[in-house]
Amino acid sequence: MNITCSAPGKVLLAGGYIVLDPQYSGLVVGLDAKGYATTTTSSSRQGLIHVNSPQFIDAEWSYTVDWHSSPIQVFQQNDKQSPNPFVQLALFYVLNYIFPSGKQPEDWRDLNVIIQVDNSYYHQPELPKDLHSYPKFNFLNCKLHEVKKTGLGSSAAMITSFISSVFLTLSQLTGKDSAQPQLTIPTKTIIHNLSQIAHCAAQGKVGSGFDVGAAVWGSCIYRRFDPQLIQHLLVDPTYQLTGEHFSGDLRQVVQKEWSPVKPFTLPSHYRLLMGDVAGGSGTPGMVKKVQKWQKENKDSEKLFNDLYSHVSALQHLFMSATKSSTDLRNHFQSIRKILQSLTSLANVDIEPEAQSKVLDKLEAIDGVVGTGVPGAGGFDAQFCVLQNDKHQIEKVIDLWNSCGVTPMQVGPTDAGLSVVDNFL
Ligand SMILES: Nc1ncnc2c1ncn2[C@@H]1O[C@H](COP(=O)(O)OP(=O)(O)O)[C@@H](O)[C@H]1O
Ligand SMILES: C[C@@](O)(CCOP(=O)(O)OP(=O)(O)O)CC(=O)O
Repeated sequence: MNITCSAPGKVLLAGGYIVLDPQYSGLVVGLDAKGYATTTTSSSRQGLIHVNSPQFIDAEWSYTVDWHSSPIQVFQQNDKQSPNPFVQLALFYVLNYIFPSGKQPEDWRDLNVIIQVDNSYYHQPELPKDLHSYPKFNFLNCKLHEVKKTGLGSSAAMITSFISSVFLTLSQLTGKDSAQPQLTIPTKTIIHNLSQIAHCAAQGKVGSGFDVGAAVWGSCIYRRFDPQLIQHLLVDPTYQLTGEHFSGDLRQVVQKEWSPVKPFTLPSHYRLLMGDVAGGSGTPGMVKKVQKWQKENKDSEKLFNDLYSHVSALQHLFMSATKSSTDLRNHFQSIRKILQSLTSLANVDIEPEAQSKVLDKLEAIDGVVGTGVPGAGGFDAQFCVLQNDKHQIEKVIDLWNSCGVTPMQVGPTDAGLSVVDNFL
């Protein structure tokens, strides 16, 4: 038996920083660059799980499950292999959720999981002369920590598709789900919640979680869940946790609906283009500086409320039947202005001048309704929303090419987490 699940990448078009506060929401677009995980059961029953990410050198991890401890622990077998806390914690949470009794079930089978992600997540090496295109999952000829990312949310897409394919496989193995594997809304909610907890524990921080939100629900209006909900469940990646009540507590929290998202669709007469700036930015450092400024400055509340008034107006306009491009343009421009002020007030490069110069030129192109630096901003990327018109799209691409911004091969998707049939 094998089950493959896929999860999309993300871009936070509007709502960076404010989305960390559950009183505000952000406009998140799911991207068709996906992470895939395929779980296969083997005939052995030793409590072993082998995980492999074949696009990288030395990216194989073997784990043993210790059924005797409470909660169940997952140990990496080979100390020489560098740990992958994201994978190890994903296994820890999903096993403790599915097997609260902590006993190796009768019908247990050892698992093999293969992780693969679409090429747009990483800067690709130059195409060899004898090839016209990259293989679907290009081998990157480097170690995982050496790869240059494009900022589409690889860890969230990876952890969500991984948890989903292991979850569905174990549910079938143990007879909890005997039919074809299906991602119903309640199942997706459980997988979403497990993925948020595992992702936060692995990152060692609680971000807004919009990337995991997009990985499960696709494009959406995202509101952060109450971080207090999961605080007691976050465990140290290397030590994990002991405590007899852990699995019960985990199940209780994971089965709740935390903060429902609203589905979002980019209307088909608009097109979203993404440009890669290849500079790189450190989101956690930028968030810390903005939060410090926020705490020290009373005016910050007004700025955040102002920002949200435009973010929420955009959300409503996109979803209303009578959207006007002029109104959309005005709100996108106001968001840029506010982020430019935040850049200088908090002294954080959210919309750096070099980015502003290109964005101003983009805005001057006919048919462009909105531009900006997505998410935390900085030097990672640019987005451009415009009328879905071939000539206008060409103008944007030409401008980016002339400014050293690489147009990315990604587009929006409403579909979130999915089971992929006939993948292998
Ligand atoms: N393709 C992958 N295969 C296996 N593990 C991965 C993969 N992508 C991400 N990870 C795990 O997630 C961690 C963080 O990934 P990274 O791409 O840096 O995160 P982010 O999406 O937050 O930028 C990696 O160090 C690794 O442990
Ligand atoms: C600042 C933020 O609101 C948005 C950051 O968005 P990015 O898309 O920049 O995120 P990374 O992929 O982690 O770099 C922080 C958050 O919401 O967690």
